[in-house]
Amino acid sequence: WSIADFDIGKFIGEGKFGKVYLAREKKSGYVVALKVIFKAKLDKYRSHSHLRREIEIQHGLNHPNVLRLFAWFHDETRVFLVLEFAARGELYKFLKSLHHFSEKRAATYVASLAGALAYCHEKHVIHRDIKPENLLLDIEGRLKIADFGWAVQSNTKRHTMCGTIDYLAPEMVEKKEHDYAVDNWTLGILCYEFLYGVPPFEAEDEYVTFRR
Ligand SMILES: CC(C)CCNC(=O)Cn1cc(-c2ccc3c(-c4nc5ccccc5[nH]4)n[nH]c3c2)cn1
Repeated sequence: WSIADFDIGKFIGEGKFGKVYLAREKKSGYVVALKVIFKAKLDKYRSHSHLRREIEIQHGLNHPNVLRLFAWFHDETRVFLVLEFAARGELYKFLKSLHHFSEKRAATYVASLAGALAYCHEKHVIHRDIKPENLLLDIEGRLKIADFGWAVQSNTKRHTMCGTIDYLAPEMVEKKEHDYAVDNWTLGILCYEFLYGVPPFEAEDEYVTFRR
């Protein structure tokens, strides 16, 4: 593939390493989310191996509730990721617009997440950074786990501190060994947030959240 195979549409999002655009593959007319990452930025953050790991992880995953990475390619200055387009955008914005979800809707999303996490864990992939901003909704309203920015291929214990404070499992807060169970903790936090509109340990001060 090359960038010449795609018509680039509107800007739809921005991550640490790059911008995401709506795009259409010219021959098939298939609509995708095209993520453009500048190699200079990868050099600056020395993240080439991180990106390679993410690509290997996500390209190996194929589940209805995990956002697909269809392909990737690069030119002299950029790496391009051809990602599944989720037409209804961020679940987070949907949650904020409704303040909280009904029990039925929350249960549907938790069931989808549980299935996706069980699938990832069977393949020894721990996501470690599941939060509403990383959850997208496709045209049918189906939940898709998107960012694998912190995922690791691991069936051993991990020590790296990562993830957003509100969704962090205690063993990660205390920098103890952690394994796939950290994603299950996050599922409980998200279930609470889907039903109440805010995560259970949210506080003005991050230290208070740590204590709670
Ligand atoms: C290195 C690689 C394997 C990691 C793969 N994962 C990512 O790059 C994580 N990522 C996904 C995205 C992303 C962001 C937004 C969208 C969207 C989307 N659809 C929208 C509809 C309305 C408003 C905003 C929307 N964003 N669809 N697919 C996306 C995909 C950005 N980063």
